[in-house]
Amino acid sequence: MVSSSLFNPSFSTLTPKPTNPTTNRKNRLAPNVIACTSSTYDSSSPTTSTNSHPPTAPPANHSRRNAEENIKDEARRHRSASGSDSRGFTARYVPFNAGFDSAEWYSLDDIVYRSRSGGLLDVQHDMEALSRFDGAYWRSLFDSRVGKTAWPYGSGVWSKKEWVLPEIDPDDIVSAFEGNSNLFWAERFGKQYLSMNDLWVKHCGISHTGSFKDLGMTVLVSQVNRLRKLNRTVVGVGCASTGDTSAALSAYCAAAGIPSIVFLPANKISTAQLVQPIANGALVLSIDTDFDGCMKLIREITSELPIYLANSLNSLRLEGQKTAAIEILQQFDWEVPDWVIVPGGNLGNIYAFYKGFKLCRDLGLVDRIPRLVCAQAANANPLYRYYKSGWKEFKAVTAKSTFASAIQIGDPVSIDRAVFALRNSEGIVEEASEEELMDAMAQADSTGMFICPHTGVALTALIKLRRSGVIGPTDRTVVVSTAHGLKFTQSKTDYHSGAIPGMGRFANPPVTVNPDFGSVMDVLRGFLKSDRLNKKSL
Ligand SMILES: Cc1ncc(COP(=O)(O)O)c(C=O)c1O
Ligand SMILES: N[C@@H](CCOP(=O)(O)O)C(=O)O
Repeated sequence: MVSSSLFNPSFSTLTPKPTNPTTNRKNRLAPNVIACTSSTYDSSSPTTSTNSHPPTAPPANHSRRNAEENIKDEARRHRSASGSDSRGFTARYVPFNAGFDSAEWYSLDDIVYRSRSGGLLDVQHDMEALSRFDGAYWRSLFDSRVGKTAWPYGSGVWSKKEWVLPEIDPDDIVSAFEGNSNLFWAERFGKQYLSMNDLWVKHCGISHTGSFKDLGMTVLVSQVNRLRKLNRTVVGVGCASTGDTSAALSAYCAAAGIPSIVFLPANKISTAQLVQPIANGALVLSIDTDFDGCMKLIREITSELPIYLANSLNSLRLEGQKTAAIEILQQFDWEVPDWVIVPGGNLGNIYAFYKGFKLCRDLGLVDRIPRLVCAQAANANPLYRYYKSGWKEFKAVTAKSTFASAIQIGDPVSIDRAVFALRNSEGIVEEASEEELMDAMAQADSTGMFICPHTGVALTALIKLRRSGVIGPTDRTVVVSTAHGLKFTQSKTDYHSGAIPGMGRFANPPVTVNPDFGSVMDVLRGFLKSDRLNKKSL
């Protein structure tokens, strides 16, 4: 038997709130007594008390699960032993910018993507219930779940289940244990190119399907799984995509045995991205239009057929994506970075980051939020133009072709969410030309990364803001890397081989050499005399 203390929540040992948030890295307080006994397992059935106990260490030796039991069975057994479900925490759809108590609201089991007035929706949590627990409690609970395989908390998303979909039965969750992506200290890139010493890259693309979309898709597909078990008519799940949403949707649907349908703009996504839904068995429609055209079509189709919409217009997705922000704070031991830079396209993610940071501040895990920067490709820059107009006039654009193909979007569905996030975080919008984003990608790769062009867009924003002095040399800055570089090898190959006219400042083409000793020696002698060898180490 597994020791019950590992599984049973110890809500009875809560301290009264509030405690001091320990979040300003320049002025960090000594960690105060952790207010609860960490439990990896279900944290539901809270009962508040004013007793304060020091944390107890988890038992050193756990007995193994018995052979017939899988991790879901194990989690179920412990839930039934502790009698716990998700009592107390709840969430609902409300019109964007309305509170939990809004007169217009919908259950998360409703199939609804727009408010009555046609505006965006948002998932709102019952903050009163969540704030019965103080920041120290939540920090401790989330920290206790990292690096484990307990279902479903082994996922970086579901380790924050109470803040995501509190009421879903863990048995309905479809998860690849996504999240928990590495936060890379970009030491050499920071020093060499930016004179920065505290630059970090959050590698959200080092993930199950190679992009941050997994974080949102686990939530959306889990909810669809639940709806289908409730006998709701959902015959499949559909999305329009520039490549990453479709990859994530098809993988999670395939894992759950749910049909998926993806609308892709013909010849506008990378081969690696195209093959993902094909391999995962989705119905792939290659449509002779751009992403905005596909988006329009999928909205029409999903209002006509019982196909569930998986784009970020569906606010469920953002509940998963916001956990990347919480994870960044957690990885910094709940210290708040100064800046977070996110590449933007359909603009759900910038709002998801804002939401995650704000929730941490509102619930007392930290005492402030970082300044957000949204970075766009100059060829697809409606947000940038809007920002530059002083938020006066939004005009959709026809997005031009860009190497950052996943953000080739001219009419972003989450424009209002993005503006809200930026206005409330002293945010900035920057843009990157094709040459700038490709050069930034090559520079980053030359320091040991292997990033996607969209991360090149975000790095360009950083380079510009450093140059203008807006971001200082010691500012703790996080660049969000949104997809894996291996999905974009064609553009890297073209850059390095000189196939892109007018580009290649940092190209490193392979040297073709005859297969004999003399020829190889000639090349190496030249190399040994070159500047490349005299580059300083760190
Ligand atoms: C790799 C990549 N980066 C950035 C983005 C932008 O995210 P969002 O559409 O949420 O702004 C997307 C998708 O749009 C993407 O696929
Ligand atoms: N880059 C996205 C575009 C669609 O964004 P979504 O977040 O609204 O699904 C993609 O990969 O398809």
